[in-house]
Amino acid sequence: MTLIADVSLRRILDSRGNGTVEAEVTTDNGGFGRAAAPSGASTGEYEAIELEPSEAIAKARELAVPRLVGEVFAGDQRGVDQALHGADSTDDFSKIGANSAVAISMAAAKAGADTQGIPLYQHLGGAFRGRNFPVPLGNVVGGGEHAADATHIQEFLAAPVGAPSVADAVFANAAVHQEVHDILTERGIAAGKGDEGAWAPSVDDAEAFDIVAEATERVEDEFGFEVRMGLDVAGAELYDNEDGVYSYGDRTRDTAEQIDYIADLVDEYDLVYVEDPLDENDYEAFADLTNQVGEETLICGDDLFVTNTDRLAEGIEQGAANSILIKPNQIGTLTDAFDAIELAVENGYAPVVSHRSGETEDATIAHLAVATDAPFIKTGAVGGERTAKLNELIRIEDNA
Ligand SMILES: C=C(OP(=O)(O)O)C(=O)O
Ligand SMILES: [Mg+2]
Repeated sequence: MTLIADVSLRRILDSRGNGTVEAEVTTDNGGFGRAAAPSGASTGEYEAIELEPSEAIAKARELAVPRLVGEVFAGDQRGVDQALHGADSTDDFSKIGANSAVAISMAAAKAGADTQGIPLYQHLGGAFRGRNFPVPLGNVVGGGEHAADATHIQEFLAAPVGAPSVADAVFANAAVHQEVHDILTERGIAAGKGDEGAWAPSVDDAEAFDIVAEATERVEDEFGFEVRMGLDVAGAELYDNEDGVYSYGDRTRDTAEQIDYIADLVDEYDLVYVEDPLDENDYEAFADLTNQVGEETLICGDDLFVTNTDRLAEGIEQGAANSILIKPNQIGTLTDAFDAIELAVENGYAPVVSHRSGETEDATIAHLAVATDAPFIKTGAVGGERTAKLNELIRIEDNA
């Protein structure tokens, strides 16, 4: 049986050098799963609460572990996640920490899969899962909260929508990342990397568009399939609540100007994906933009929806977007993430499964994306904690 026999928790390192929570779940028949919580830097105001890792671990040991061990089956994901909610008793995991919750939730799923001797995507997706693989969105240039003195827009993404396979797409994104470096070198611009491994040059956003457009064109020619461009604007980080404007260094844009600016960018650069173009509280402005360009591109809510079905339902009601970013740690459990995906798909919203800027080698999101037939996954282009997910996708494609 998959009855949970033990849950152990420890503090491990994440990619930014901060501590995070790792969970290990074992079952009474020897099943084992290990998972770790990621962590955001440009976090949404309405995300579930991440506690300091040692505190999250202490609270989860006290409140959650007794409700799981000998009580719940690891193969019963809703049962596991209900026990976590019951142990926490708040609506934002502020008692045991969303970091403990998500690590336990994902580790239990892996233990459930292990017990059955099947891969995680198969356990989560079941026999009737779709047959598609997600297109990886690769962050190749970035700034915002992820790098100082770089672009105002947080992420310039390569989107190899024409790739015949996941493996081709992954290598195309890595090639765009390399081409960006070559172009920067040709232009005499030095650049380090931001939190997600994207180049973080000290250039204005207009030059970043120019560089990424050229890099994607070169890779399109080399690989022979379509490579488009996407963005994570992280609009809430640019928005000044007091003045009601979006701040790009010396230049500001009011909401109407921001909508026009993004609509123009969609046309000019043929953007396939635009995440958080506007502030996380402005459903109305999101709806205006989606009305204008929603036929041509995905308008995705990250900080807007925070993987939360209540916020997504409000967005659906208002026509605020046509896509939702899915980050399990924003909501605390895999069940909540699945429910958000289900609601999204029922309403024609594309679910895009995503990493966080602070990551570990945990590759659960690769399985989640395949299990749920998500059309896109956002998980960087290079760097060990990013390639952990990308290489897992390649392995899944090989074996599925
Ligand atoms: C991945 C992102 O960054 P963070 O994890 O810092 O929220 C994002 O904003 O989509
Ligand atoms: Mg985002």
